[in-house]
Amino acid sequence: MSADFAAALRAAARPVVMEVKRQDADGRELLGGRTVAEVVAAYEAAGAPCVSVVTGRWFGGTEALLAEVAALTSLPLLRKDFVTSRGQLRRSRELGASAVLLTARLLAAGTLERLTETALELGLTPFVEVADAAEAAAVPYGESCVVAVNNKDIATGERGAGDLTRGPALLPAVRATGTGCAVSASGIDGPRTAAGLLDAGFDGLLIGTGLLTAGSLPEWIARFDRARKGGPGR
Ligand SMILES: O=P(O)(O)OC[C@@H](O)[C@@H](O)c1c[nH]c2ccccc12
Repeated sequence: MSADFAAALRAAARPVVMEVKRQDADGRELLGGRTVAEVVAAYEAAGAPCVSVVTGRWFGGTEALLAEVAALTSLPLLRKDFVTSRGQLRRSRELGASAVLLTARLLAAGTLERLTETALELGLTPFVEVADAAEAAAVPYGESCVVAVNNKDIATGERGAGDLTRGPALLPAVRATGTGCAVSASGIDGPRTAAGLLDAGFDGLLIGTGLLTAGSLPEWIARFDRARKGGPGR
C-alpha cells in the first residue's frame, strides 16, 4: 500500500491507470454483471501499473469498494472521490490507497495546499486534477504531485463527452508545476485517442468508462499498442 504510484505509472510499458467505477455520472452500470474481482484480474492481466477506485457516491462508489480492491491486488491504488478533509485522507490511507484525488476546482487555494501537505505527510501521492491554466499555476508542491488534466467538466457533474483538445493545450502549464508525472484523465474513449495523448507528451492516462465498456479488454490493449507511434514502453 505504500507503493509509489507515480513511479509505477511512469515505468510502465502501458502507463494507464485503469479505473474501477460502478456507474458513470448518468447512473449507467459499468461493471456489466462482472464482479469487482474479475475486473481487477482483467486489469492486472492487461498490465495495469496502478488502479483507480471511485468511492464517490455519485458514481455508485463506497469506501468498502476501495477496501475490497486493496484486498485483491498489491498494485498502487488511487482513491477517486471529492476529498475535502484531512480525515478523509487518513481514512484513504487506512483503506489501502497510495494516491488520492484532490480536485483543484472544488477546493479553496489554502485548503488545497493544506490537504496536499497532509497527503504527503501520510505518504499518499496527491493526484491533483486541474481544468485550466490558472488552476495548474496554483498547484502547490507540484514536483511531489501527479498533475492531471481532467478532460471533463466538474461544473457539469462530469457528464457528456469531455474535451480532449484541452489536455495537450494545457500540457506546458502542467509541466510548469514541476511535476514529473502529467496525466490525462476522463473521457478517453478509445485506444487511438489514448495513444494520441501519450504521443502528445502525457506521461500517463486515467481511463474508466472506456475500458469498462470495451467489449474485449485484451483487444482494446492490442489496438492501443498498435496505435502508439513508438510501440509500447517507449
Ligand atoms: O470514466 P472516465 O471518463 O474514463 O473517467 C475516469 C475518471 O477520471 C472519473 O471517474 C472521474 C473524474 N473525476 C472524478 C471525481 C470523483 C470520482 C471519479 C472521477
